Amino acid sequence: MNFSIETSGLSKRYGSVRAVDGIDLQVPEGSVFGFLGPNGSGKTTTLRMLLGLIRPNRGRVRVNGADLGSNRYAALGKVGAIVEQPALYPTLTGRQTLRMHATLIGRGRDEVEEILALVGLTHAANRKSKGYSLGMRQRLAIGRALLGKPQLLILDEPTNGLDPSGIAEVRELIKSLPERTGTTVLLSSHLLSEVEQMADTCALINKGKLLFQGPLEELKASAGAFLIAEVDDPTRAAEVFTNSGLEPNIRGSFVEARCDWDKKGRAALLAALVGAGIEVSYFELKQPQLENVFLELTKPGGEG
Ligand SMILES: Nc1ncnc2c1ncn2[C@@H]1O[C@H](COP(=O)(O)OP(=O)(O)OP(=O)(O)O)[C@@H](O)[C@H]1O
Repeated sequence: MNFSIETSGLSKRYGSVRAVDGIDLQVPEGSVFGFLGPNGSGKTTTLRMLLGLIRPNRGRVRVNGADLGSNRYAALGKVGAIVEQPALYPTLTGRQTLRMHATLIGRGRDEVEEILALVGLTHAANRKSKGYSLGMRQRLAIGRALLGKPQLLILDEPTNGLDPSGIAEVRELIKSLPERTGTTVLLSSHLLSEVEQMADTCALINKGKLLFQGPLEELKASAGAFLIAEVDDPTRAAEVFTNSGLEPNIRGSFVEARCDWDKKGRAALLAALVGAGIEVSYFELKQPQLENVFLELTKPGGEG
């Protein structure tokens, strides 16, 4: 497998604070990679080191196959990023914004039109960005970062502060990028629920240390999803759960159990409950929250 980003032992201290502490990150080419961690865990510091904005105290970074320390131009030549709040000129139109940046980096007007279409702003290209919704502004900022056709796009909390429709727009755009443009996307977030809607692979960082790296499904499985049913006869329902191989707990009218089954398995359990004459008023697979994942990974005997 080829990696867009590879770090080894990457570390950064601020005084006595180990902001990033020996991170070995591997971001597969062509992935949408979620970099997860609570506030203050070291995400931004890591992203800034990947972009050469701050120097690590220790460790190495390879970006797009080139060593950042010794071959900065090759490493960062095909990288787009938004790590600070994207500053847009409010009085420029979307098209003018992109054209100005294209001129600065030596790209043509055709590419500006391509990007406008890619980020879904062709229809609004002649409107000033101050009249854009937050989601449109973020898409314009992403469009600007995509000028120059980067192989890698790095986004720090790209949906933070957006309203629900803005979040949905930006999410769809990010998800579509590897297939439409071949760009690998690394995005940071403190929300597992957000990352799971965009990313296929992820890393989890806490207090500067990497707790997990790999397929998102694996991370979720390590915390365990919960199947919850509300029923008229919890005792009998619990028997059905047990007979199906689960280990249920009863809480009032709810029966719940850890469960990593796919849709088919869950449908079979529901059918078994109904078949046993049990009235089911609620049936849901509750996905783990980031907090639970942390608890699971940091508990004694866990991976952390
Ligand atoms: N310039 C700095 N000087 C001193 N300490 C810093 C500096 N930048 C970050 N830190 C500290 O390093 C740690 C990691 O911060 P960082 O901003 O990387 O976390 P983060 O995961 O991006 O959090 P957030 O989502 O809140 O930005 C924190 O304890 C923070 O206070």
